[in-house]
Amino acid sequence: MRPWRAWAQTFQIDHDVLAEQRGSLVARFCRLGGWAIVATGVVHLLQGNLAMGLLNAAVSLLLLRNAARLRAAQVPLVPFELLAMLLIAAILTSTYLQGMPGLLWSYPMLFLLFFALPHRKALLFCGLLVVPVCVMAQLTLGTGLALRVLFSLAFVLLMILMVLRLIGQLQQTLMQQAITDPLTGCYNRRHLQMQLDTLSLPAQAAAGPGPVLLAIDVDHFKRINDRHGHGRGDEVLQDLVRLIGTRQRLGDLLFRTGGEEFMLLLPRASEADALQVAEALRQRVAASGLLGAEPLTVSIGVSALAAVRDVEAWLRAADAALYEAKRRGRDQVVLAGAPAVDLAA
Ligand SMILES: Nc1nc2c(ncn2[C@@H]2O[C@H](COP(=O)(O)OP(=O)(O)OP(=O)(O)O)[C@@H](O)[C@H]2O)c(=O)[nH]1
Repeated sequence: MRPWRAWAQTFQIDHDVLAEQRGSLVARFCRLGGWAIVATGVVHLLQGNLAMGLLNAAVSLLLLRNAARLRAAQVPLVPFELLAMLLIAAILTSTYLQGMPGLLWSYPMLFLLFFALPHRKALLFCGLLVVPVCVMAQLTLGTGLALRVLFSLAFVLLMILMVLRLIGQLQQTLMQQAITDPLTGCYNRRHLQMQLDTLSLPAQAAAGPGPVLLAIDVDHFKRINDRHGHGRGDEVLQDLVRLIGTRQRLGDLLFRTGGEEFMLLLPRASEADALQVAEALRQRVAASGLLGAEPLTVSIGVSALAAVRDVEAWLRAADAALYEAKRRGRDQVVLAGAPAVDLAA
């Protein structure tokens, strides 16, 4: 990768990293701004400037009311976009009239924009702030100072983008950790639940065959632990996940749902395809020689969503098929609700 591209990526934001916190962030900004303006209003009143004092009082009331409504998860009186436009207009007017004292507010305003608005909108508002502020700085303060203002605003902007990118990366790392089984690296039960929660049954039915669940359980795993130690047991689980990984098609998802229990979700497979996959997997494990001469086998229950009414029933059916496979003597595949058939034959 070219060096400038790597450098540019340091500031690239892939997704709206603060989306979930935005409501509470805007509420806090409004509360902070509201109380700050109360203070400046009091100063105006003490200086005998009644008009400015009343204006400040009205704005602070508006901001505090906005904050209260946002905290109560209600629609704000004034959307933040409109507030941002008013604030930018105030900064520009103040910069035009007073020069530096007004211009200084554009620095916190940049933070406000990028933390309170989605990224693209923030960039747009940032342009609406920075370009005219620099023009006004040039008019009121001269070219030298205007250039300094431009560079320092650009510097602040880059720092904000770096911080937001870092927050995004931390979020992704945490998310990955939250859905990954640390021993085997496959997904965990929480992620299975998240996947199942997003399933829409009518949409699935309309989209064609699938999904199908394979409930996979290592046979006599306790014996493996007892004979070879817990550490070797862990290695067997890791090897098994690698082995399943070599059979997975793009889009298939593997979850570790218990000690030696896994669920393989085949989103676009027919029942017949899934039975073939399960049987091939069973045979592969049996022939893997992962425990040397000692046999290593798995039992697998197969259940298609189309065959049941809801997701809970689907999970229960896959589990029931797995326990049926165990009951029939292990090292075999059982289709939920089907009579015993010798798939290996
Ligand atoms: N090494 C290792 N063992 C685990 C882990 N989690 C659970 N186990 C062990 O897995 C074993 C599961 O035993 P059982 O539920 O009796 O099942 P099984 O011996 O496989 O017997 P069947 O499932 O009936 O074939 C227990 O001994 C657990 O201690 C783990 O992360 N690592």
